[in-house]
Amino acid sequence: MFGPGDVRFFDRLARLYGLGMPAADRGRLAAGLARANRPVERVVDLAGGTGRATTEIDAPERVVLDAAPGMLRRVGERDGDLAPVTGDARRLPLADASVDAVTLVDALHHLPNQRAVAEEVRRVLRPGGAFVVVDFDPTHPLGRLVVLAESLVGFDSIFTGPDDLARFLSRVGFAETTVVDRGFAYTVVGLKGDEG
Ligand SMILES: C[S@@+](CC[C@H](N)C(=O)[O-])C[C@H]1O[C@@H](n2cnc3c(N)ncnc32)[C@H](O)[C@@H]1O
Repeated sequence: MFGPGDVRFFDRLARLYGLGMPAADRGRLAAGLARANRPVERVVDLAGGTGRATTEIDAPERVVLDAAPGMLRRVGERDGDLAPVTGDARRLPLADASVDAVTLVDALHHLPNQRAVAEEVRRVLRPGGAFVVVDFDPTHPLGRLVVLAESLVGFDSIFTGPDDLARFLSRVGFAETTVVDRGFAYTVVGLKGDEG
């Protein structure tokens, strides 16, 4: 129903997600990134939209990657230090083993073919790099409301909750997976092993 070009829709959604939560997102992202098994210099915020969550990340190089150029045009207004990159999460325009961490905030269920996305993330991560996923938890009463509302406009989550996502990341080849945080939103981290 909605594609990556629906700038106004996603912008409103992102603003809604951001309502009173920037500090919470900052904490979740910091806790997730702290699990990386290497220094976190270069972070790619996947499906980062207008950079709402990217700006809460503490790292020297922060890339906002999104399929919608209209969303990315707003990134510079928000934070001049963020680097916007247009690209599809299923075919990342990034070299193998070129990134220390990939974040995906409130967007997992917006992406088609989550297996392809997870495999791509693993490809671009350096050994010990972290895939940090923050999303609404369908097992939490408030999270369930958001997930239900989103499913009504066509975004269905294929994961029943953070444990299911952690198992999925293990199956895709992440060496170590951890549920870092639960609640209205959860944080799940998958680490790329040293063997790639
Ligand atoms: C809910 S919004 C952005 C959320 C953003 N991470 C935040 O927290 O503000 C979901 C984003 O997914 C992007 N998107 C959808 N399909 C995509 C794809 N195949 N590759 C990359 N981005 C995609 C949309 O353009 C949109 O910006």
